[in-house]
Amino acid sequence: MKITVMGAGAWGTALAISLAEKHQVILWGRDANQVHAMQTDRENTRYLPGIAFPSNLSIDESLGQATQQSDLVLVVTPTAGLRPSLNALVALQKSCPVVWACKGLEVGSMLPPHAIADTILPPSIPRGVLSGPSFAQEVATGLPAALTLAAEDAAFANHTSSELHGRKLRVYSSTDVVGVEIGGAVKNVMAIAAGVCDGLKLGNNARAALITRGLAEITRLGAALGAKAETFTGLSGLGDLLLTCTGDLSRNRKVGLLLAQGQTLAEVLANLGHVAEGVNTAKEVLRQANTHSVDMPITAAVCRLLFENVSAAEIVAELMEREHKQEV
Ligand SMILES: NC(=O)C1=CN([C@@H]2O[C@H](COP(=O)(O)OP(=O)(O)OC[C@H]3O[C@@H](n4cnc5c(N)ncnc54)[C@H](O)[C@@H]3O)[C@@H](O)[C@H]2O)C=CC1
Ligand SMILES: O=C(CO)COP(=O)(O)O
Repeated sequence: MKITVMGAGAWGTALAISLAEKHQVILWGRDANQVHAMQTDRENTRYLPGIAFPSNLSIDESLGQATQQSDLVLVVTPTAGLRPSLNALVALQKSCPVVWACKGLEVGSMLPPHAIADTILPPSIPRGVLSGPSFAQEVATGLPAALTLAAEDAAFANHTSSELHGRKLRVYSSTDVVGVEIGGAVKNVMAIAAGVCDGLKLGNNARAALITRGLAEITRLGAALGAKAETFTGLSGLGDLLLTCTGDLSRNRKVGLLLAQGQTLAEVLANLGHVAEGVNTAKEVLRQANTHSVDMPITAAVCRLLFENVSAAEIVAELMEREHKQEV
């Protein structure tokens, strides 16, 4: 298969390296200087330093050239880059299948990725989402990982997941696009909360409670949006939630840790060097929750911490003082 990866950040580069084991892969980046540096250095020194590119991975700054005769385009930008990326593909009159790997809701529209794609791509273009527990650094160095590829068209999901499936990266298929996207988007908000919990040294019990109640929030929102409940105990749900809430490679968890240590959001973001999707997505998740009358107290607390100047200690106190209730 010839695969074009759009987006040369940590995850686009890691997927390109991993998939090049089995496929011809072209990595496209929007920054010409970065593309030239990657062509010379044969590594992505900005986003994934120290990991050499395999020989059948090429890098291109021209999207037209990078997508010529592609069998599949993977869009691996932050959620904010999905709309412009899809518009660029449509402008080039590309008709090959498109799969995105962004984990968030669009700022302003509250839309999950598939709904953005549906406003842009012609209906004839097969499409899907790739998500699951997968730190870029680990995938790029060939450590084992498992992902889910979801598409409404089950045949497309089965075929594409089996093509991407490899010895190191297992790719399962699903038809629950909404569930897979909501799991991937909201776990980032929960990871900020888990970072706060650990930054304040609240202990293992508190973090386990947070993850469990976070999963309940994610599942409630997903159900209201039409997802299947069982998707949230799968790779793109509990799997990614556990990874991101507990793994120190998570950028979202790091945001929470640093806020709990007293840094301002502006300071944290200025030094992060990567996107932390939970920061942009938190408000949109809360708006979706309010639209569908879904109770999401942890998400609401994260929004107050990020945007209302309420301290980490105060939001924890607020959560602990909520009224007594039944678990389910
Ligand atoms: N890093 C990871 O371990 C994983 C990240 N993801 C998701 O993948 C997405 C991308 O994340 P990362 O690569 O880690 O981010 P990153 O911060 O490492 O890099 C972002 C890249 O996207 C590019 N970009 C931003 N807007 C763009 C646009 N409009 N057009 C083209 N390129 C654009 C930037 O130039 C940069 O190269 C996010 O939604 C993230 O949640 C998913 C799984 C794992
Ligand atoms: O989505 C991820 C792992 O599956 C990466 O999480 P962070 O964006 O928090 O680093």
